[in-house]
Amino acid sequence: MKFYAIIVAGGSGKRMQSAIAKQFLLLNHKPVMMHTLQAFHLSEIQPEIILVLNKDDHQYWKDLCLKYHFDIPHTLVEGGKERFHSVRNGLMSIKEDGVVAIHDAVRPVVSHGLITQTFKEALEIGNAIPCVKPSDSVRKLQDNASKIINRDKLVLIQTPQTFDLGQLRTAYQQRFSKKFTDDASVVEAAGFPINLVEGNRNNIKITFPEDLELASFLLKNNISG
Ligand SMILES: Nc1ccn([C@@H]2O[C@H](COP(=O)(O)OP(=O)(O)OP(=O)(O)O)[C@@H](O)[C@H]2O)c(=O)n1
Ligand SMILES: C[C@](O)(CO)[C@H](O)COP(=O)(O)O
Repeated sequence: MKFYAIIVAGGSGKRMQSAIAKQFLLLNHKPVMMHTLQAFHLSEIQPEIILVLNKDDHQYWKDLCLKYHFDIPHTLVEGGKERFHSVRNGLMSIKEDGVVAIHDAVRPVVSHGLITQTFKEALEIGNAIPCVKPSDSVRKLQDNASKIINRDKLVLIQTPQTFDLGQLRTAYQQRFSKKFTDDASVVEAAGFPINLVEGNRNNIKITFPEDLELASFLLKNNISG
């Protein structure tokens, strides 16, 4: 059985409002996404890694790899307009069957345990999508007012989202829709049932500046998500 990880790093990080895209920002002395690739490389599964990056950033990344003596093997693939297109480009670079994890480059604190668990479940059931329960109350905005929502019926979705390759290939033949905010939504729209597994609250997605401080603390203290 072949195992792959597609790490998507083709975004521009608008919400971070930094001069360089957040996946390149320094986190405990090395770029954010080096931590992410390292988590997959050091996991029990040791998947073949495909890194999806905007074409314009390929040389910059290669220079960073030299500067930081980063030698984890990976294949570079060109990013796309939306996350959907970046994942599809990564997927098209895989020619064999097997199991593939799709992971945000900006979730560098992901644990080896969660990576391994999603591969094992996807191998058995077809896919594995990590989630956590919301701990805050949730309201839906309606016109100029808002309404409480029953949070017991909600979960927050993370990556790695891990799939049988045949299932993911079928799903990614669909045309892009704005509703596709992650890979589970693409696979679900193609008619496959979604298998939720327990994620980890520390598996944060670096989105805003304060997330970088939290990620730094977690990594320094060997607390992974
Ligand atoms: N066209 C895109 C858009 C996003 N991503 C990746 O998808 C992951 C999750 O996206 P997000 O956190 O939204 O990143 P950005 O799109 O860069 O951030 P923002 O929405 O703030 O602009 C990130 O690793 C990002 O690099 C990608 O590969 N290709
Ligand atoms: C894939 C994802 O991280 C799952 O929570 C999320 O949907 C990405 O959303 P973004 O708006 O691209 O950050």
